[in-house]
Amino acid sequence: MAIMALNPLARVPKPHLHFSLSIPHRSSSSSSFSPQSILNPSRRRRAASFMASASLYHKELAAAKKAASLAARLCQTVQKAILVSDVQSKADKSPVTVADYGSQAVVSLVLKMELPSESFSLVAEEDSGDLCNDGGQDTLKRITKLVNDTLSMDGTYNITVSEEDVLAAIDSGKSEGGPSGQHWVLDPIDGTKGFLRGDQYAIALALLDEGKVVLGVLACPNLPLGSIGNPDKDASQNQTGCLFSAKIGCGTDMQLLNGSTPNRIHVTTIENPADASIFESYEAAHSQHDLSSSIAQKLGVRAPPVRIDSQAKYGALARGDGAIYLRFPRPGYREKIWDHAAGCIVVSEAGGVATDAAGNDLDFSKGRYLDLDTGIVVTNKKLMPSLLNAVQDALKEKIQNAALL
Ligand SMILES: Nc1ncnc2c1ncn2[C@@H]1O[C@H](COP(=O)(O)O)[C@@H](OP(=O)(O)O)[C@H]1O
Ligand SMILES: [Mg+2]
Ligand SMILES: [Mg+2]
Ligand SMILES: [Mg+2]
Repeated sequence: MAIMALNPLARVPKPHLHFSLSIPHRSSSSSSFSPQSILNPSRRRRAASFMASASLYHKELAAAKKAASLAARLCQTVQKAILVSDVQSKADKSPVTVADYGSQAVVSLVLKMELPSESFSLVAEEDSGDLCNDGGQDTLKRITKLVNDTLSMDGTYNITVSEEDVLAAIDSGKSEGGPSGQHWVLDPIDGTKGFLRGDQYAIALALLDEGKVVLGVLACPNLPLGSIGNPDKDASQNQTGCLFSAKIGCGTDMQLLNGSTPNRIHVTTIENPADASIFESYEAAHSQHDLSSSIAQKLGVRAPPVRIDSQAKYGALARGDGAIYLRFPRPGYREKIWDHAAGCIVVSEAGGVATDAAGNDLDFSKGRYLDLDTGIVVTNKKLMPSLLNAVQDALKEKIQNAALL
C-alpha cells in the first residue's frame, strides 16, 4: 500500500501544545486575574489541567472524526443499494454486511494514515474469517472496491488498496484491549439490524488510554439534526446525519456529518422522572422491554418508550432528546466494549452518567467484554438516584414473579 503517496496536507492538524503556564499581563479591563489568583495553587492547577486536556488527544480526535465520517459515507452508499447477497450471517446468527467490513477497513486504514507515528492497537467487532471461506471472494472484491471508492471520494488519499490490504486492515481489529496503553475501540456499524431496515445505525469509535475512555465519536448517518423526541417544524432541523464527538474534560459537540460548525450539547436538565422519556433498543432480543416498562411505571413516566437502534441513543440522549436510556439484555449475554465506549463518553462529557444496574461505573479496561451487573442505565445526574432505586425494585419484582411461576 503506497502510504508514502499520501498528500501531507491531508494530515490532521498537529496538536497545540500549550502545556506551560505563562503568567498573563494584568490589564485594567481584565478582572479575572488578581495577584492572589495567579499565586493560588489550586487555581493554577485547574488552569493547567484545563489547558492540558484541551490539547491532549487533539490529533487523535481529529483523526477519529475523519475516519468515522468516511466510514459513514461508505455505509450510506451501501444502504442506498443494499443487496440481499451483501448480507451474511455470523456463527451467532447475527447479520454482517459488506458495509460492516468496509467500514472497519476504512477506519483502520484512515487511523493508521493519519497517525503514522503512533503505535496502533484496535479492538473491533468484525474479523475476516468468513471472507476467507469459499464464496467469500466476490464479497471481498466488492468490499475492496467500496473501500477504494470511499478513500478516493475524500480527495486527500492518493492510494489504492488491494484485497490483502483490506483483509489485513479488518484483522488489525483483533486486539484484546486491556488496562494498559492506548487502544482504539470500534463498532464499524452498530445497529446492523437497523441498518438493514433502513433505520438508525452508528459508526462508533473511541480511544482507551490506560483503561479509560478518553475520546469518542459517533457518526449517525440517519439521525435528524432536530430532536427525535419532539420533531421540529423547522425544515433546517430535519436535515439528517449527525457527528457527535467528545474528549475527556472538554465536553461533547455535535455537527452535521456533511460538515457544519460543531455545537456544544448537554443532557436534559429535567429533575422530575414523570417528565422523562425513555430510550431503548428497537430489538426486544437486545433488551427486555417488559423490564423497562416496569421501571417506567415505578418512576411515573408518562411518555411511551422511544425504540431506536444503535448508539444513536447515546447521541440523542447527550443532546437532551430524551432523559433515560435503559438496556437489559437477557441473562447470560456479555456486553462488548465497542457497543458502549464511544456512546458512554459522548453522554458523560455532555453531563450525563452511564452505569450498570447496580450503579457501578462501566469498566472498559477488562478486554473485549464489559463485566457488569445485569444491565446499563444512562441518564442525567439528578435523575440517577431515583432511576437506580426503580431499577432495583423492578429487578427484585421480576425475580419474585419468576419464583412464583
Ligand atoms: N442478545 C443480545 N442482547 C443484547 N445485545 C445484543 C444481543 N445480540 C446482539 N446484541 C448487540 O446489540 C447491538 C445493537 O444494539 P441496539 O439494540 O442498541 O441497536 C448489536 O450491535 P451490532 O449491530 O454492532 O452487532 C449487538 O452487539
Ligand atoms: Mg454485529
Ligand atoms: Mg454493536
Ligand atoms: Mg456492529
